Amino acid sequence: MKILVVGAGAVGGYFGARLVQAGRDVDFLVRPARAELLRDRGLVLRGVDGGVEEVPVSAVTADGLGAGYDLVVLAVKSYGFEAALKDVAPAVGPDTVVLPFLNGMRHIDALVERFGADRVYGGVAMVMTRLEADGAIVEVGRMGRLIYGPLSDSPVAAPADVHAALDAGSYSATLTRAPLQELWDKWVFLATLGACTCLMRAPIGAVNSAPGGQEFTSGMFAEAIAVATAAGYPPGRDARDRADAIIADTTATTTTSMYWDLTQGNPVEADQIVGDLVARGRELGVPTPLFSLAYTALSAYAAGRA
Ligand SMILES: NC(=O)C1=CN([C@@H]2O[C@H](COP(=O)(O)OP(=O)(O)OC[C@H]3O[C@@H](n4cnc5c(N)ncnc54)[C@H](OP(=O)(O)O)[C@@H]3O)[C@@H](O)[C@H]2O)C=CC1
Ligand SMILES: CC(C)(CO)C(=O)C(=O)O
Repeated sequence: MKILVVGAGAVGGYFGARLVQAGRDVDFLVRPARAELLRDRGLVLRGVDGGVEEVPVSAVTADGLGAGYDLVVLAVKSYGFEAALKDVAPAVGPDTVVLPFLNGMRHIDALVERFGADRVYGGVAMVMTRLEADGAIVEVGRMGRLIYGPLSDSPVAAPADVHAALDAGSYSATLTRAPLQELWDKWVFLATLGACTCLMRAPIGAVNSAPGGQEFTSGMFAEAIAVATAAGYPPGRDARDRADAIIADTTATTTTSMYWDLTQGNPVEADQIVGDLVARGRELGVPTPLFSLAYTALSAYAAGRA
């Protein structure tokens, strides 16, 4: 399978490099500044144990992008999604699978509308990586997992073939029949963790050990779970156990990519990760006062940087 990874950042760069190392045929669609860095040094990965890897990669920019890809992996931030969709258009043929790894859900509707459900897979990435100012991708915690599956019963490419391409051996790769449930489970988890840590400006263990902290985290999970349930995707036992474990943890230094962006002064994915949950709650008649507060805070931050 010929693979195009769109965005060589924390997620696309990390998993894309692993695919290259496993011998897959991978190009990266990047913007000019990133292309120059990649041509100079390749993808630079700094591991959680301090080890550095330089992985030579093939980088293309939008003006030189052609057809012929079997699988397009989207790994851009939500605020870059619309532009990336335009840039990637020449690479998506009638039999090309489009697999996004963005957090949240809104991009799924946009992809189905643009390409039709048969070409779209749902994808969840679990990884703790950050794109640093020097272009290196730094692993800040051990967690490498991809979960993906077709959205329709008649996908343009056999799930087994997509799985064979993505199962690079160096991270956990799971083919699922229920990608939308996986996306909702991840959203409940990530939106809660992201909103709690961003609003409180602290890792989740510090939030939970502050006065009223566990009640706050628990209240946020309850809101997210209520929205997911009303939307028809109630979290299963594993997802609920994971939520309970997070609420109980008073020592974890875990944060999220949104917290990283906030504390670095970068744009944040507030609309996609938090605002969309509030909007869906409103449509479904589920009150989300804590998420609404977080959304106001994150929107004020975004307005302050504009
Ligand atoms: N980081 C993490 O730990 C995790 C993140 N996620 C989710 O994955 C998604 C991607 O996040 P992440 O990898 O962290 O983001 P990053 O900002 O690290 O990387 C995104 C990359 O996309 C590139 N990009 C944006 N637009 C285009 C375009 N039109 N063409 C080519 N490249 C483009 C950016 O390029 P440039 O360098 O030129 O700006 C950047 O390098 C988000 O939705 C995030 O929530 C999911 C799981 C974990
Ligand atoms: C779940 C987590 C924290 C790592 O995959 C994440 O998705 C993020 O930081 O955006």
